[in-house]
Amino acid sequence: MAARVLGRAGRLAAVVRSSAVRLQLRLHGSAGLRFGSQASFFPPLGDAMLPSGSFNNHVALITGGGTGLGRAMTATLSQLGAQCIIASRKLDILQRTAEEISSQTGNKVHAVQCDVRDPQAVSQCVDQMEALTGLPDVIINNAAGNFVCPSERLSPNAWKTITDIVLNGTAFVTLELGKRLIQNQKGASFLAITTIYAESGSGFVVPSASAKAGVEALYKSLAAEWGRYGHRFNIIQPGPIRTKGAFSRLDPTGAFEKATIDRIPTGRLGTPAEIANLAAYVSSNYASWMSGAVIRFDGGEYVSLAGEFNELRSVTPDQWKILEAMIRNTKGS
Ligand SMILES: CCCCC/C=C\C=C\C(=O)SCCNC(=O)CCNC(=O)[C@H](O)C(C)(C)COP(=O)(O)OP(=O)(O)OC[C@H]1O[C@@H](n2cnc3c(N)ncnc32)[C@H](O)[C@@H]1OP(=O)(O)O
Ligand SMILES: NC(=O)C1=CN([C@@H]2O[C@H](COP(=O)(O)OP(=O)(O)OC[C@H]3O[C@@H](n4cnc5c(N)ncnc54)[C@H](OP(=O)(O)O)[C@@H]3O)[C@@H](O)[C@H]2O)C=CC1
Repeated sequence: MAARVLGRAGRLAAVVRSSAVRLQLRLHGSAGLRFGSQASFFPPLGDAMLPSGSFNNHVALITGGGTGLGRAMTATLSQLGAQCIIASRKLDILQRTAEEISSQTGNKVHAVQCDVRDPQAVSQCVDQMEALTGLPDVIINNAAGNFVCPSERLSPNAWKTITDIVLNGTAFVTLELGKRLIQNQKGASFLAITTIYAESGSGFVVPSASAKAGVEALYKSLAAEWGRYGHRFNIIQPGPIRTKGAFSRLDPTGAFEKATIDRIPTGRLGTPAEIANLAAYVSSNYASWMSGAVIRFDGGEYVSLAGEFNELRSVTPDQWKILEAMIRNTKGS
């Protein structure tokens, strides 16, 4: 009897061992995780989410509003009634975007040239803005610079260029407007667009990660300090959303995009319209109790990257039977 049981256990152990080897080969040999078609569960909606007129009589400044996500946020705010000012270095692009959005929404979008790295240029931009629209109700710090690069290849000027745009630029815009708003006793919503790796850090984009982390500290600190002046400060951390500006500098070959989609639990990239809806909500009076918030908006990518055992998603039900038998077999050991 005992011999029969031992014999069966031995055969089971052998099966388990050989299957485990096959499983290990599959796990380590697999080129990447496959999520199948779950993206169909999570269709992106493109329409503006808030009621029309939500931003009537509101003025919004969007840095980097001529392209990519900034452009999408401008389009949504404008559609919802805001008078927008978009500011960045390339006036021709700003003007084209401003004309296109204004003609679609019927609400004026103003284009103002400004290099956010230069505090004097920022001050002049705010002068121009005051003359055009008055001080803003909504400020979205969206302008950024970035590229992938091994840190040992970064020159001091490369480091300075990225951190100047992202951290100093956000600080210059925020402090210049904050001071003037305080002087005029006018409340406002400030929103900073950072990224999921502001929290985790990331190799190969170290100046961006460091500067975005600084922006988050800046916004959380001011949320605590300037509530008394009627100012809210919030942060959105987007995951990957295809824009020419980001993908040309971070995924020049296109290889990263496929691997990224494979590891996003919702099975797809985000869309500019989706983040524009979130930014509009956070900047609106519907979110007037929201301050100091850090909102991760990434289809689940951050937690997918973080969890020690998440790779077990690729284990099949048959393989689970074997694994479970192996684990149960340890009873009493
Ligand atoms: C696919 C994954 C998606 C996930 C995305 C997650 C996060 C995304 C975060 C983002 O921020 S995306 C936004 C990206 N958009 C932009 O970067 C738009 C604006 N960018 C630019 O204008 C330029 O790319 C730049 C370089 C940031 C600024 O331009 P400019 O002021 O004209 O600088 P220079 O060309 O003079 O360069 C300054 C300095 O930097 C060195 N450098 C430039 N490119 C590289 C590179 N690829 N590798 C290494 N070093 C570089 C350059 O040589 C200069 O240094 P020197 O020492 O030579 O003077
Ligand atoms: N797309 C994505 O997957 C993700 C994007 N993000 C963040 O979203 C935001 C928008 O990025 P995205 O739309 O993808 O990329 P874009 O490159 O399209 O946007 C960056 C904008 O910043 C402006 N800008 C750059 N340097 C300066 C400067 N010195 N002064 C003023 N404006 C400047 C650019 O305009 P100009 O060249 O005219 O100056 C451009 O409009 C950024 O903060 C980025 O970090 C975060 C995570 C993911």
